[in-house]
Amino acid sequence: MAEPLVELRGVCKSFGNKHVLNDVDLVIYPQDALVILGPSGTGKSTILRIIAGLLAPDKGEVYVAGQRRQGLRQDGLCRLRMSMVFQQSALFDSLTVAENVGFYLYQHTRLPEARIREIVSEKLAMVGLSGMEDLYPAQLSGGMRKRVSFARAIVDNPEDPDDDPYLLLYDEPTAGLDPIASTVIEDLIRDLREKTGHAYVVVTHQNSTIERTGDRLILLYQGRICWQGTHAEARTTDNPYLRQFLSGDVNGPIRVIDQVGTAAL
Ligand SMILES: Nc1ncnc2c1ncn2[C@@H]1O[C@H](COP(=O)(O)OP(=O)(O)OP(=O)(O)O)[C@@H](O)[C@H]1O
Repeated sequence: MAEPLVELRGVCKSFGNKHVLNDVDLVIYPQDALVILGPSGTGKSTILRIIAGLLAPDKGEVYVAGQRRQGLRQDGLCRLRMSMVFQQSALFDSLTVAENVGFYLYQHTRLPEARIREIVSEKLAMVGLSGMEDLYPAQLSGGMRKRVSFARAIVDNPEDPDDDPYLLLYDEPTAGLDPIASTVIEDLIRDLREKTGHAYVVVTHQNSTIERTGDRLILLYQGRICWQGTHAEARTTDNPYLRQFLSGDVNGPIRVIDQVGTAAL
């Protein structure tokens, strides 16, 4: 089997006295299309941030391209490129679409302006936003802003001799989008993988996104992995957590949170 891109071993994370992740083991392989699903507040984004190296675990180990990561991510020290697409797109409002997408190249390379514009236009074309270079984020719909953030995530320096594999991390990529805009984004996640061959991890609790973007599924509940498998296995499993989560039933082992935030009995 191929060397894992990322491996978490026995990862635990708490915020204050709240235990968010409990002894999580997780492996991400090259070309994985992995979806981490689970109810709100169960630690999905926290896992993604630990994979990205934006948060360090309290306990446990993180291996990236076979090397143990100490502390947080340090760019340039690792053979695996990773980009995170944040839930709120995280664009700079005062910069144009082109400046947002090309931000990394403007900051970290000596490529001439014209070359950066060319790369940016190529990435915008890949996400279906040709001709939007000079608009500002406020002039775009939520779905378009999402696509700009995808274009930014896949920007790389073509003159860098390193041809490392890379991993895209999507945090709730379809949150707040209508069903049609969600489909466009889900198709795009697949399509970008076809074009670039990268692996990805999607964190979501939306059924269509689980269905359309995941080859491998992991169910997280209260900071633990309760189930993992394929769609075919999900359809026939008798795991009570997964069955309840996918059916949306209020009865089952997943505790339902009521409107004032306390667990219903
Ligand atoms: N920086 C932080 N400081 C304190 N608490 C945090 C922090 N980040 C996350 N938490 C808490 O950790 C728990 C898990 O959060 P996380 O965002 O990982 O869940 P999630 O499964 O991604 O939820 P959602 O689907 O609603 O985005 C939540 O109770 C959250 O309030």
